[in-house]
Amino acid sequence: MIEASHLSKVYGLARNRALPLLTGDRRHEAVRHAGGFLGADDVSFTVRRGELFVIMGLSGSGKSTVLRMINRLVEPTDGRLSIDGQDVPAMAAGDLRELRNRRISMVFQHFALFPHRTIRENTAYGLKVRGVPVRERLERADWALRRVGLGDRGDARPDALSGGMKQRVGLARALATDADILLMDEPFSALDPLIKREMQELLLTLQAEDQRTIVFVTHDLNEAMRIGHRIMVMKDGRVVQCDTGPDLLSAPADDYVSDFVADVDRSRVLTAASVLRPPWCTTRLSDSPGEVLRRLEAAEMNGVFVLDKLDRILGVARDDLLANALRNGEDDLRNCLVQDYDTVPVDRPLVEFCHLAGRHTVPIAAVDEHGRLLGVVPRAAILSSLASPKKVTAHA
Ligand SMILES: Nc1ncnc2c1ncn2[C@@H]1O[C@H](COP(=O)(O)OP(=O)(O)OP(=O)(O)O)[C@@H](O)[C@H]1O
Repeated sequence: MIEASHLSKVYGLARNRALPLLTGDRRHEAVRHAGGFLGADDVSFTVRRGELFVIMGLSGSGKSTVLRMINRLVEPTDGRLSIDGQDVPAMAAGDLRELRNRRISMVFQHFALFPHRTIRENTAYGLKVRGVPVRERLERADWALRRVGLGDRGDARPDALSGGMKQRVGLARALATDADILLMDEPFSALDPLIKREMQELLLTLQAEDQRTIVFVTHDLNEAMRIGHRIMVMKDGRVVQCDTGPDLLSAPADDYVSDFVADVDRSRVLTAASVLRPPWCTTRLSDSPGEVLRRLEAAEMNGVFVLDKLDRILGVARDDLLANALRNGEDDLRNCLVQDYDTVPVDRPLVEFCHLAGRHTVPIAAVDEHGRLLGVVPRAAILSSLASPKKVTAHA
């Protein structure tokens, strides 16, 4: 949906002076020497529709610059940017206004609420700017306030709200519009940890309901890991890596990312999917006994996954009992399933099920939302994934 390729931003120099400086390897120095600053350097990424895409990095790494180039609050010096195929840098003033007013809403860390207006009026403000009639905009404001848990505070004035509540109003203001893209610049960084957590949960719930496309800037890695479908890590204006949280943990692109993620609680970020292995021997109730026995002979196992016709996992059968059971038919097969066998949804964090690993000799099965077997999670895979990977350079 949003596609950026080779975006660069030079602050402090006219475009025609800046462009020739962007070609060489020493462009940061060249730009600085000419009196400018390279805030974003050759940045490429794609944000999918309905994705919660996080831009993460330390202060000054270029996160806000990149975010603001999406709606041209910061004009790119070089590169291409399109939204649904529309060339954003080439947009004329009218189209750009339309894009900013209708399709994109922004939420900031600090945003001003009008002190003399009610929370409802503040929430409706974006719609007023868009020319929505008064009754409709107040109705939409009430709807948005209910969604962020402030349904009963519409008549209050901003000074009656806590910091967390004000940030909810910021979110409500963005929701009240039907913008399908939200650009969020460190919206929760000024909040206390508990309130911050609540707001992250709220954002995830709203996102799951509305499927808006969200680009979210943060310098907080744990926040990025908690909410981001994918995370783009930036350093000195450049993209260092763009991946899912679990992929950043298990395959950091360089030592910078590896140091960055070293303190993350891996058991909360990695899921069953991160450590999945192909299932070993499976059988269906309908399989011929001879065929299954041949498969069993070919491999050494403690058990066999028994699936129904739709690939849903019925359980694990002990292989010594399985041979007879297969000959005797379905009822016998069901009787030889190991009782209390554990399965977990494939997106479940390790922290929530690693205690099960010690319970059976058979690995835990990971299943999709229909109970179909996707793979197995062996004990050894859980343990090795929880250890931090070695430095990238140490592998070389
Ligand atoms: N208008 C400007 N003029 C000159 N330099 C700027 C301007 N805006 C940003 N910069 C510089 O560009 C670099 C990237 O800034 P940016 O605000 O994008 O970083 P950031 O990662 O969002 O940082 P923070 O988390 O501190 O907001 C910084 O070094 C900053 O000082």
